[in-house]
Amino acid sequence: MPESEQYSRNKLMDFIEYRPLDIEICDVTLRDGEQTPGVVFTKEQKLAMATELDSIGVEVIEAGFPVVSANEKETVKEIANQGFNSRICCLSRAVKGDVDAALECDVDIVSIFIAMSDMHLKYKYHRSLEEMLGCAKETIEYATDHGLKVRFAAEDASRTPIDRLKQAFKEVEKEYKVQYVSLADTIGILNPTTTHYLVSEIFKEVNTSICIHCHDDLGMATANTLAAAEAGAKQLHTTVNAIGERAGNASLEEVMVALRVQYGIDRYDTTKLTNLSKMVSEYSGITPSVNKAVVGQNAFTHESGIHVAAILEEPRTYELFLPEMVGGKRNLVVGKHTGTKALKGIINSIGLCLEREELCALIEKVKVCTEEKHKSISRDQLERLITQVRQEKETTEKGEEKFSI
Ligand SMILES: CC(=O)SCCNC(=O)CCNC(=O)[C@H](O)C(C)(C)COP(=O)(O)OP(=O)(O)OC[C@H]1O[C@@H](n2cnc3c(N)ncnc32)[C@H](O)[C@@H]1OP(=O)(O)O
Ligand SMILES: O=C(O)CCC(=O)C(=O)O
Repeated sequence: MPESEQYSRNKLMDFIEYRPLDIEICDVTLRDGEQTPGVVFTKEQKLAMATELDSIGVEVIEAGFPVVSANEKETVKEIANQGFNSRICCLSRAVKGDVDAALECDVDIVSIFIAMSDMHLKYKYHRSLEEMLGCAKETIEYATDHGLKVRFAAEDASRTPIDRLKQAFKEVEKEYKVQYVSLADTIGILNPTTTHYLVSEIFKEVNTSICIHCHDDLGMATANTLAAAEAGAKQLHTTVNAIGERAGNASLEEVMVALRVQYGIDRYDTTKLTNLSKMVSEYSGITPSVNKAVVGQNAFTHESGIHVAAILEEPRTYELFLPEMVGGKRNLVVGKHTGTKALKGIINSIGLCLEREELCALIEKVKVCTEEKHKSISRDQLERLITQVRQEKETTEKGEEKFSI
């Protein structure tokens, strides 16, 4: 099937003014994703996930925070030495020891972060803005002098005065060669409008590529990430299954599919997303909710009669994109909301055929059964109900014959 027929393009985008997207993805599953309480990935698991991310075409993989442990450092180093097309990045505080750990790992990029919000300066660092910015500059200089590419990340940027961010970014880009400046919505306070405003303001004054790192505390991380891209952000941070601190991060699968459907960016191999999601569920012990976009169990599951009847003719009537596009599978369920056309289609698909009258009797039974049991019907139950309908039909027919003799 031609690629353009795998999804419905959002044609309303043609009426919207936005900056043409010039983006790359930095997936942070191995770092922020692992900060999900209770999650610990093994080296082998991180290598397997990085291999998948690389094969999907993710441009940057944030492999970890080397100073966290000896094993973490070893893992980041091993990932950095795999020869992936993806560039490998790691996290570092504004502390020389953290940069030394990054240097030992052979990463391409080190992300040096400080928070500059009053909240973090007062309660976390107990230090002034000048002191923290001084530490950041010293650390950036140390990293660049040692040949590392640098991302200067503003943690809690969404609660930092914009003028303070502009000033800090401008000073840093004037004094050192940094590859990126990063805006983190650390506590997930932004919405798409304010994200767009924040990124646009920084974009106007700063020449360095901008990264956006969104958290999902208000369920807006994906939307905010896309709003940032429309405002000029280059690097979009994501995690698989949206795992990460608290409510998690912007979801890789949502951002990637939205990039295709809304903006026509189709260079990523989205067919691997479902497998990657399963891998991350297994390794993290966290299964996405059934109604999670793209990879949830219900993302391509349909029960309602009107929907299924149309889907049997053309799936795009009720699917924004086909399951094949993300390596998923369609699932048609028989339940309380099933209609005759749907039931006939489902029964035919399992190689059975019922007459109209039998179908009507079956649908009655399906409705009674699902309302009694408060759940849909399994394949075995359906076959049992079909047998019952047939037996009842035979009995009636025999009765009618007797009566007529
Ligand atoms: C928004 C984010 O996601 S930030 C990343 C969060 N990730 C993690 O915390 C990873 C797991 N953390 C750890 O394993 C540990 O906390 C470590 C190894 C990083 C540090 O451990 P410790 O040395 O025991 O320090 P501890 O965690 O108690 O405190 C953090 C210290 O780092 C300092 N710090 C925090 N962020 C920064 C920063 N960006 N730049 C410089 N110093 C920082 C704090 O002020 C504090 O300093 P203090 O000890 O002088 O008070
Ligand atoms: O901006 C970044 O690159 C990282 C910061 C981060 O993880 C956060 O603030 O949540």
